[in-house]
Amino acid sequence: MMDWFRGGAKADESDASDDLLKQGDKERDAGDLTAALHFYGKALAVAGSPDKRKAALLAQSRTYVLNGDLTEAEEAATRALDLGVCAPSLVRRGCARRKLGHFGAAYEDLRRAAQLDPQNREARDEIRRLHAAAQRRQKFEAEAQRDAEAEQLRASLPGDLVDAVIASCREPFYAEASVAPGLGYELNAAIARVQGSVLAITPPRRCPGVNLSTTGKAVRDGKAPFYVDVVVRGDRPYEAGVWFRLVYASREGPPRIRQASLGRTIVVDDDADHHGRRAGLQFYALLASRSDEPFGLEAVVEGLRAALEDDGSDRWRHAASDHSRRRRVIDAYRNEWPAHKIGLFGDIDEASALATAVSTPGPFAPPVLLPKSALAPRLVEAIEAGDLRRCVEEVCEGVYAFDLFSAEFTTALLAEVDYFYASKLPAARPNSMNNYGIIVNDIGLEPLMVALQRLVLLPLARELFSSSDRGDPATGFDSTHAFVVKYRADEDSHLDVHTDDSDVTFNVCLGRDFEGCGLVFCGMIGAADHRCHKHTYHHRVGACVVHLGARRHGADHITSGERLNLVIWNHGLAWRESEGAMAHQMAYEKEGGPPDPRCVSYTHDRDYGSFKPYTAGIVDFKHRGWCPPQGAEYNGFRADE
Ligand SMILES: O=C(O)CCC(=O)C(=O)O
Ligand SMILES: [Fe+2]
Repeated sequence: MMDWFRGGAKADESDASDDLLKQGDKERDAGDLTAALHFYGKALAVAGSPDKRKAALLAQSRTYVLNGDLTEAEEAATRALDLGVCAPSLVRRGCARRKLGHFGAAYEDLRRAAQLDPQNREARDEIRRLHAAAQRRQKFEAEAQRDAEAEQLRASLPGDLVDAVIASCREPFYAEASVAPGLGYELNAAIARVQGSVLAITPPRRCPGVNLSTTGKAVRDGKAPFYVDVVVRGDRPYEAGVWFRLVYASREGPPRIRQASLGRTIVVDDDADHHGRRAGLQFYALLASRSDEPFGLEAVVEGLRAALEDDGSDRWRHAASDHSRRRRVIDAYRNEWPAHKIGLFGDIDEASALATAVSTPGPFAPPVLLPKSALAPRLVEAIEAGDLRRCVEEVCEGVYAFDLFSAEFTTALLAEVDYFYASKLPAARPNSMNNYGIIVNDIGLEPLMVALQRLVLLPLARELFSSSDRGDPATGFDSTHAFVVKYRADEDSHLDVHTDDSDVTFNVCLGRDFEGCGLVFCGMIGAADHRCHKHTYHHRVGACVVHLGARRHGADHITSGERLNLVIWNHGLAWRESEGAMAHQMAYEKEGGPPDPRCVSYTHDRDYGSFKPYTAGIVDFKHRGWCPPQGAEYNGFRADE
């Protein structure tokens, strides 16, 4: 039988190399790789044309891989490529490079192979193996890094304290714990002592929920440990403060520490989940090096301050680079674009805004950041009546809508966004599928979003997404990521269906006139019906739709006009780190039947082409999908050819 990689040799006259190749194949199939290589070498020596030489080289390359001689395998494939670039040669070299651990170079080869020959199954299989290997390596490296940091810690701390630190870094952030008697009193006393040195610090409060070790579920619990929120100021770019949350079950700690403000700092573990941002062992090591009682509240607050003060290291600058970029943009925007200082935002004093947002006692005492006049009258009424549910309408199972902002505030917010666009300052894009959106932290609106989350979004989410059998997705929110999305026929015209890296998503329409661009809702990630259509929601200016991030959704093509929405992602670590939240990501149920074409995704799905055409702008995504994972396909599933 002809091997797939001999295709090019067909046109040639047969010569002595053909027989030698066949003999080599026979030896290879019989398991004698040395003999196979011997015959392939001879075939190469007598091959009468470039194609025949290539066939011999590819046979060599493949056999070298089987033999574990990976450098030789790569070299043989490179020589084959020198005779002419083709998909099989790229696949052989990509395979050798993957096994050598050169993942970037392997990916380049395999991607080119798939582009040259989209039918090449081996290229696709290799890409899948490459992804899996890269993930394994990342995990292994992260473990090795943590072990090294733990060793470092052992040099300066007694063993039992090191074990406690490691546990506090690895256990769920809001893990249940027995709380020391009198802890609230002790924390209050420590808070009084550090008050003057920070922008804001809250009294100790019970964590809104805990992550139960018995069931792995996040649940609301009145007996939870205490948390303290603190906004710490540092050197530029941290002069407006960074918000941290400290969770204590005993006076001397170690506490669990989380950076609630977006962006990296030296405090955050380099491998931490982007929306988790927990302190890493290296920060606990810093604490241990500074004090004899390193984990008490005062020492931790001092340590946070020290971490945000420029220590002159490259590592500090590297960790701060994200904030520096944002700081430069906000400063330029505020100072060079006074026109944006319209009523609502002109009065916000940045130096105190985040502190105000974090520490104003709720619920529903709208601080200066979020005056009553910003909210829709029906929402205000519902808040005042203590019955939030009454202003919310159920759009379909698990999706709700309500009026969030007043008409004036919606107009002001849109004007703010327009001013920012007019400034032409660079904005970080909210995600890779979005070329025209802006992250609203970049225009200085983080404090407003924090206030909104505390005063409106969390209480509402708690009403709507009460306990499921997996736990409670709205146990508590402790960080937000908000951005504006923008659609126009000549810019981003739609958003492919996806799930959000958000626990609960609020999405409010700011304007303008538009047609089309409905928001398509499908099932929950991992469920048998995750690609079944549930509802298409039509946005209305000022109205907000709310859903779990784990629900598949996407925006239809816009047919005319322009649509701008403010999307607010809300994160709560109790839920995020619970087994309940992760369960659906690990095990997909088998799909009950073929998907609805409205719910297929060209960026995620392996069978998009069976339901919709890969048009010019999206054809590059073909064969890159992973969904549904193997084993979860409906009967009759066919991956794209
Ligand atoms: O355009 C919309 O309404 C949806 C936006 C969205 O889902 C997202 O940005 O994650
Ligand atoms: Fe989304």
